[in-house]
Amino acid sequence: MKDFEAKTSPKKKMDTESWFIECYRNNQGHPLRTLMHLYKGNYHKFVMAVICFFAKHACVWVLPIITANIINDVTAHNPDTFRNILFYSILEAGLILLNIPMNYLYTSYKSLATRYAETGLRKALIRKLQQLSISYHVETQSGRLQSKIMRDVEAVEGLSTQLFLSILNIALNIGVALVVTISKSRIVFIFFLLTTPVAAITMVTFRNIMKKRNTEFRKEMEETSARVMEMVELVPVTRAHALEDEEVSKMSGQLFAVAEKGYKLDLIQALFGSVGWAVFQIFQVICLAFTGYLAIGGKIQAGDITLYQSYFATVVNQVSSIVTLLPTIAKGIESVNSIGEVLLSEDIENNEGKEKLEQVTGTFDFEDVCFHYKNNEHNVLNHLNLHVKAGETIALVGESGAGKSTILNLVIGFHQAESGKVLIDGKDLSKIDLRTYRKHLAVVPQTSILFSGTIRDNITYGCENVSEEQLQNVIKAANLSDLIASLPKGLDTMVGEHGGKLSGGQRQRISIARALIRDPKVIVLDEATSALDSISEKLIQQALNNLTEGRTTFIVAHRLSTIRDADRIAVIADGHCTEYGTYDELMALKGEFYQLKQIQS
Ligand SMILES: Nc1ncnc2c1ncn2[C@@H]1O[C@H](COP(=O)(O)OP(=O)(O)OP(=O)(O)O)[C@@H](O)[C@H]1O
Repeated sequence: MKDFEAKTSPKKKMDTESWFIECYRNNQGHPLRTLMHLYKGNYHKFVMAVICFFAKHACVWVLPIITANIINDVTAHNPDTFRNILFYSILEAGLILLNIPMNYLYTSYKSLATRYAETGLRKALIRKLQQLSISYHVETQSGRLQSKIMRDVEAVEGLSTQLFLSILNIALNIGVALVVTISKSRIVFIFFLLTTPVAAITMVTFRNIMKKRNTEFRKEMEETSARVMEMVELVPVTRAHALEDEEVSKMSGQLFAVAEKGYKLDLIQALFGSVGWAVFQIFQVICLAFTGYLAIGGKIQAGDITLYQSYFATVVNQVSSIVTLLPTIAKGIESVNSIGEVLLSEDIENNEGKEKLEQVTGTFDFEDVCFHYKNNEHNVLNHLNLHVKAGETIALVGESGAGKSTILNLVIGFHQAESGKVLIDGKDLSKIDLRTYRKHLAVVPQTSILFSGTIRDNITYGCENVSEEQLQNVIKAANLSDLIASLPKGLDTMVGEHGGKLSGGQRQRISIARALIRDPKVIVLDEATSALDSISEKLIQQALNNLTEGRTTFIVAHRLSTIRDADRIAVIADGHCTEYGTYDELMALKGEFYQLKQIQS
């Protein structure tokens, strides 16, 4: 791994990610220039790849010349024919054997250069995704980002290979054929120039018609596969409603539609495939007739007929390949731009040069805070004022959409106040390096986010050097001891994708353990709304009590028991705090909280 990085590194002063972002910034709007820049420091690998390509391909270019020379020698009764045949055979055999190491070296140089750019781009994208603001992630579909990292980068790699190597390969093939031809016969060269474009365009036209039909067929197949997936997922519903026959007849219609498209595709391929082949062969025959005629007239030697036949086929095939490559090139250019959209996005969390927090006590002040989301003019928070003492648990209550989660996001630093200030220990959160502040913060989200791995991995996520004793204490405090003891592999049990092998309550307790192990000063807790049975609720409540003890805790509370235990309750309505006090104080007030409580009861 290190070895690969060393071989492929651009050896720039900055790190790979910044280097790629610079490439994009300096060449904004010029995809091809950007592409060239991405390979800076690796050009010599492409040069070496070209040299190796030349050497590996030499046997193919030389064979027609050798064949022509041998025929010429035989027909001219040259006394040295035997010696020449021996020499040519050894030469060609040597060139053929040279193909093996040269192909290896060619692939190695090409791959080192292109794979480096591919990996570097992916790494730059991944780092950028980690820097982009939470609003950016909320607004951008994760599928689109994934596609940029995987498919767009692959398309860029495809573009590089096509531009640097396939085009070069084609140019070399055509170049060698034309140079040899012009050096031997001008008239054949002119014949090539006149006939090649016609032959290539005719072949490509037929190929494109077939490709269009192929795409239509592929789309129909994709549609069928999506419908089959949907049908399989729906089986329980279908069975429950006795709709099996309807489903079978619906699917059978789709299957026959695919069969019909497939049949038409076969016919079109049979027709246009043979027409394309015939056009190519007819041009070959024309070339044969033309060069044969020249040979009769003594303008070229008889053996050269085979040479021109072979080169003519090469030139026509290579010219038509250029046209075939165009869509891949267009797709690659589009992907260079698509990656740029992410790499150049300015919507990032900026922590550079800001004050680093070493210690956190946990006092919070919201001073006249206003906030609205980018895509929504309406102020979600409207002159919010709130004071939270260190170590206090504050429950945020209010109607759905009142802005409770938004307050939590401001505490985490995901969003910044538009006007007013959010202060931590008297310091403005917008002037603090949030990465240092978050080392003292733990978040337990409403839906516990677990990743596929063991329970141990999920609890110790991001924490190094956790002792077994610490881990056991946390497990106990999070009420996980019984669960872990009941599992054959204990802490090393795999939780499945997104923790799918565990219940909602168990996932939440693992989230609490993950928060506990960080020993944070501030806790942000968006309580799960899902109905839990009373045993689960009790287990979680105990775990929460252990978690919040002695730490400043913001809870969006849904359970009555949590509200009861909180030090203070803040009622949020119209974007600000309308009531604030202990449970008993607010109940006695008989205001909004009292009303909410009555509705819930
Ligand atoms: N990313 C977003 N973009 C635009 N508007 C948003 C966004 N997130 C939330 N809102 C809006 O902001 C308002 C407050 O939302 P918030 O999630 O803070 O409410 P809440 O009190 O936590 O609600 P709930 O109890 O239902 O979770 C709502 O009107 C919501 O539609």
